[in-house]
Amino acid sequence: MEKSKPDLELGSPGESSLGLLPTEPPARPAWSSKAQYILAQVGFSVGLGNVWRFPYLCHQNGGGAFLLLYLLLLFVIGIPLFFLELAAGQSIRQGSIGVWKHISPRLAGIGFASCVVCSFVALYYNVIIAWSLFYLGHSFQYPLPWESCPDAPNSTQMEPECARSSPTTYFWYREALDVSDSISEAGGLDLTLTSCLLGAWSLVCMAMIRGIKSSGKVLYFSSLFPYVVLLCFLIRGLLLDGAADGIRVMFTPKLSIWGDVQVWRQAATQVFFALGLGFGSIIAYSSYNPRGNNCHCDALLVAAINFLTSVLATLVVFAVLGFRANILTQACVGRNTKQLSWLLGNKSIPGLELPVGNLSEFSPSMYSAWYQGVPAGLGMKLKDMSYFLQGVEGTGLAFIAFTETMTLFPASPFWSVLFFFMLLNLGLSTMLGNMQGILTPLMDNFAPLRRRRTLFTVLSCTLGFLLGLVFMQRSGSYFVAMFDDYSATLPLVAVVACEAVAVAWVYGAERFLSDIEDMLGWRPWKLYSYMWRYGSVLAMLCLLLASLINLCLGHPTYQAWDQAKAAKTKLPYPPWAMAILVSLIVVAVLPIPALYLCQLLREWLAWRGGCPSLEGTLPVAEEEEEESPADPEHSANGYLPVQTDDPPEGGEEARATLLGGSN
Ligand SMILES: O=C(O)[C@@H]1CCCCN1
Ligand code: NA
Repeated sequence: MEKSKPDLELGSPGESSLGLLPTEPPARPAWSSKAQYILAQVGFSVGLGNVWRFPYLCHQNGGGAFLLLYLLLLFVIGIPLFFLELAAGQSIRQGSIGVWKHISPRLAGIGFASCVVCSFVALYYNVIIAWSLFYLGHSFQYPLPWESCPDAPNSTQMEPECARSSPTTYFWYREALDVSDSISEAGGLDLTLTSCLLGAWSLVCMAMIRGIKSSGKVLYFSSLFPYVVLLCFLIRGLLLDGAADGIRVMFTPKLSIWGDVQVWRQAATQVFFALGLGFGSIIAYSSYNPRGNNCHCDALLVAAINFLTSVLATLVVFAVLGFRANILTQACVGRNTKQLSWLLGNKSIPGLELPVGNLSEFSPSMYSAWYQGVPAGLGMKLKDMSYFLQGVEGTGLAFIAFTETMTLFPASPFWSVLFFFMLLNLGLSTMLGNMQGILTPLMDNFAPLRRRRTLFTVLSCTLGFLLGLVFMQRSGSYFVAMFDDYSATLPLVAVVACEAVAVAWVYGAERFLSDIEDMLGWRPWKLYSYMWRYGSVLAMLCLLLASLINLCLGHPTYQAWDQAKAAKTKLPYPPWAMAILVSLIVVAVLPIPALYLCQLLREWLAWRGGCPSLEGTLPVAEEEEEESPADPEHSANGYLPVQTDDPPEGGEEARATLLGGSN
């Protein structure tokens, strides 16, 4: 076997040995400052989910009451598990695969499952970045291309699909995606979008090329810029008519949701998704820390920043949507009064009189007041505000509702550029975390990859781009929705549940606390031990059950765009798509039981190892692919010949304590 060289190209020895124990090899790269590290964690965890999922979940599920529920779950499962991941990465100094393998070789599958989940998310996340690039590229013009409907070909009439929906809706579905009518119609690749995807992966690749040394620098900008934009939008939004109403409607608490299991499930899943628990990225990032770093403080800080960002984004989104609702209501009043004048001009309706005053200046509240005295059955009652605020999330929020509202701002291209540049940065910083969550564990575990870091990074990005082509078909956005709905929900819960059980019960919560005490010099609150052992584990199991039930009971559907009707329709997934959907979940979760059984088999064989007649007939070929040739567990089990020329990068001390009782 080739002797491995230390990775000198990453981090000078002086830097990486900063704060480390002298026994540790000086090879592992390190953050150049604490600020960089915190920005990386914040950049990863704060993402599109904070902007387009959290506000929606809040509004759909009881406003202020959901906020409280989310906070509760953040304290019960979010922070303890976040702290757990941070501490594990920092003390073991390995990516997710290495960490769980250290806790127990039987649990290596948790790390692989993390990598798979992370890859799925990375794949579709970069597609969203590509869409943002596309919109950013189209924002530098006045008027914006989604401000009005184009003419139909060979006619002076408006394009009918656009006339029936709206200019922004049309631009999204037809000009940007050129979406097909269902997931079954692939429709070929879209070249413009594909070049945007290529651009997105090139950005990621360039930022990742030198590992955390280069991505750390990008993150200074990428993690902070979204806050500048969110604040600009907040100020702009609060000055708009209707903003206050939007925010009031949003935060009005409906306490009844506390009784709904599905709301709890959604809140908890959002806690995981927002913090990035179970992705392996938190572990990867913290594995580049000096051992003495106060990771408890970090956990509280990053969780708090993440939560406050979600609240900030909610304020922005609902201020802007409130303004939009106001405009839509006003338009409704205009239409209704026009129709009323026409009605009364043709025949008189007993009991109905036109309101007094200038009809064109009628405000929604004046209209509603007048409507109280109108005989029933006219069907012209105004919808209240929450009707117009409903159901806007995900791409529908960013690329349709928000985009539409920005065209009404003075200097609309400026706001448009700001907004899509923010989306780009939000996504990019999260993507970098995702990539680190995939590359770090693989490189830590497989020595050959570690030796060709740069090549491996470039190849991974290329592979990511090639797989991403699936999303660049005309049916691609349906696949994005599928990945978003299924790949990072149930598997994530399963992974995190296993993590909690692994540390609390397999390794031992008290023992883990003692390791942290060794590391930090003080013992974290005993509360964490209870949380890990009972609170979080119990919550996780309930959650897992709720998610499973939800998955089995519901008939999975997706929102398709019907070109002829120019409207969204709900379609069931065809059987082959169901197969993909199920395999997304299975592939992500499978490594956990598979590698568990593998290791059991291996241990059993090692136990039988005294019997030489079995040698040579053992079915080990299949497993070898998963294990590094220099894997310490092999030698510990007396399995493969001991290879000491390539020490894994973990601290020997951590290895000694963490491996202790696992075999
Ligand atoms: O909320 C988000 O958008 C991200 C997704 C990836 C993990 C961290 N949070
Ligand atoms: Na981000």
